[in-house]
Amino acid sequence: MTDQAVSAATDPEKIVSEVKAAPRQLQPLRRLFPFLLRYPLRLALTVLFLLVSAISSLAIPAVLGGAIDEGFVAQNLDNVGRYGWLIIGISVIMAVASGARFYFISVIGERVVADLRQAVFAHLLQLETRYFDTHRVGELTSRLNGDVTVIRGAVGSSFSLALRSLVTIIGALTMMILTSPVLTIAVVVALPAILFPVMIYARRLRGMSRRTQDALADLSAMATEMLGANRTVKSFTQEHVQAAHYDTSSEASYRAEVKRLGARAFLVGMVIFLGTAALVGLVWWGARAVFDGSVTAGQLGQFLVYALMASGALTNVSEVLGTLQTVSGATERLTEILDTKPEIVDPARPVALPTPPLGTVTFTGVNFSYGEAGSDKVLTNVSFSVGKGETVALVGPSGSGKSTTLSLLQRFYDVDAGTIAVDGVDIRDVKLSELRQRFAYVEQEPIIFAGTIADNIRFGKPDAAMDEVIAAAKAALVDDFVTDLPAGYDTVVGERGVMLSGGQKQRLAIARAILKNAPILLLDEATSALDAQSERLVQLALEHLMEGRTTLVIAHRLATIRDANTILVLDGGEIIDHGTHDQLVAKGGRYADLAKLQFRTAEAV
Ligand SMILES: Nc1ncnc2c1ncn2[C@@H]1O[C@H](COP(=O)(O)OP(=O)(O)OP(=O)(O)O)[C@@H](O)[C@H]1O
Repeated sequence: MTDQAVSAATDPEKIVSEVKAAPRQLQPLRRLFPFLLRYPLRLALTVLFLLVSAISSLAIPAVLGGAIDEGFVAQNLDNVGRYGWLIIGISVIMAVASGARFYFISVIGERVVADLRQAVFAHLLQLETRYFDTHRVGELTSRLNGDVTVIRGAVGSSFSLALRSLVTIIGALTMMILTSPVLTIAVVVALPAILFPVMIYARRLRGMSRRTQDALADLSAMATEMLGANRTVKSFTQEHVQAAHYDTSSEASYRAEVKRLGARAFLVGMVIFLGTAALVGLVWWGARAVFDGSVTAGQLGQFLVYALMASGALTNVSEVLGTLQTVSGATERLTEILDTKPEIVDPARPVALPTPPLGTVTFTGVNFSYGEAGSDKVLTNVSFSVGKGETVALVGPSGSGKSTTLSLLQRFYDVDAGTIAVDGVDIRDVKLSELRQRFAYVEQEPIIFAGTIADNIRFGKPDAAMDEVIAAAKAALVDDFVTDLPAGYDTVVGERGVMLSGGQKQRLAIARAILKNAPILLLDEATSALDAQSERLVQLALEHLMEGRTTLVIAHRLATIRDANTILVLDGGEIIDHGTHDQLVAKGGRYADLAKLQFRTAEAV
């Protein structure tokens, strides 16, 4: 027992407050009920089989009592045989009911876990970008896996065990009262002595399990991050350092778990000891009662079996309470996700965007900051408009707000002041899905999903026919390298497309955008230099993609900038200048400096 546990068990004030707090600690479990209640028939069958198995097991000691009095004590072998057959009959019912109970509760457990996992995943995808800015993805996946698995174990077995034990305790106590009220009183007096410490201790365990789950989630987040960044880790020769960090966290998690296990072992041991001690007292009392003739030997035997059943069930309850504390912690963490309301949602009365699309974009007096409105402004009074089919390039130093502008247009965040309109409609008045259908977004570092090349191209239009996929691939100059691959479009690319080169990945992302066929193209040009041949292919693919589309591009390539209708020069979140490349260069202002710096190499080529 740890020092804290000793003080918890001996500090009366603490005991009172913890006992008061105990019921609240299991409250998160209530959130699982709606998931359970979705399956009333299976639930009813589970309860039915549970009752049948519990009642049949409770019947056995009564029959045993009869066998002792009318068979053994009366020395009547026929009666022993008769009671024996009766017990066999009851155990057949008990066996069938127990099997069926196990089956139904396990199936419900699996069902609830699947539903919960799906609900959490779907909800996570609904949450806005800001949520992911402040939560580690590894931690979220740990919740989705670890916490859900903890709950699976509980719903599948602990709930069943808890219910069965409760029914057994109630049934055994009833039978004990019917058998001998005097002996029952002795047991009932001893009962709080067992229950009280259990309740106090169970609360302690809950806090511990939340801590171990948190430690595990941290560990999982760390592994996800480092394995994902394995090239960076290798390149900076940080394998040993990162492995050592992981070891430290892993050891911390191990220690937290050992501490919890110790506390739990103590709880189980405590209940077993208290239960056995109570039983010994009971046998002593019982022997006196038999000697003075107030109960028969059969009744005492029967009573003892019931008392054993009750104490066994009580032990189970203590174990289950420990488990339920863990489950409660896990449920709490998952419901925290489910309770997080997305801030960016569809408007109550959405306005339809015009069809066919116009493809225009207007920013009017947009202010934005990532923190509280007004703090650390990232964009200040940004106004510009892009006409149908025009190309507008955003240029400016790092951190000037270029990516933020594209994020705001897709409503990943809401503006603090001003308006953004697409086709003349304020984007806050449009259904999110309808708004985002209007954009094809090519990121600076395109994400390639685990799956086939065809699946990757189809990402925005999963029902696209193969010839559409191939047409998009041809336009994006993907077709050439794909046909050289052994499985062609069915070639599986790794989690991050590790098999593909940088240029190939970019062209694959361009094919995806071509297939989506949205009227407005949002392009974050890659800054990383590609070799001349690759660069030319990407440029050609982009030209195909930009054909007939309104384009907003964060430009790093001279070719893109030269061809842009307008260049917006951003600095510190403000548009400090705009015009064509030639106009801006002629002006000789900030853009001219920037262009000189940025395109020195390109122009030299
Ligand atoms: N998710 C975020 N949370 C908080 N601050 C952010 C976030 N994303 C960007 N910022 C900050 O907002 C400012 C503008 O960033 P933004 O990414 O828009 O600049 P950028 O012009 O696209 O830069 P780069 O060319 O380097 O990509 C920067 O100061 C950056 O630190």
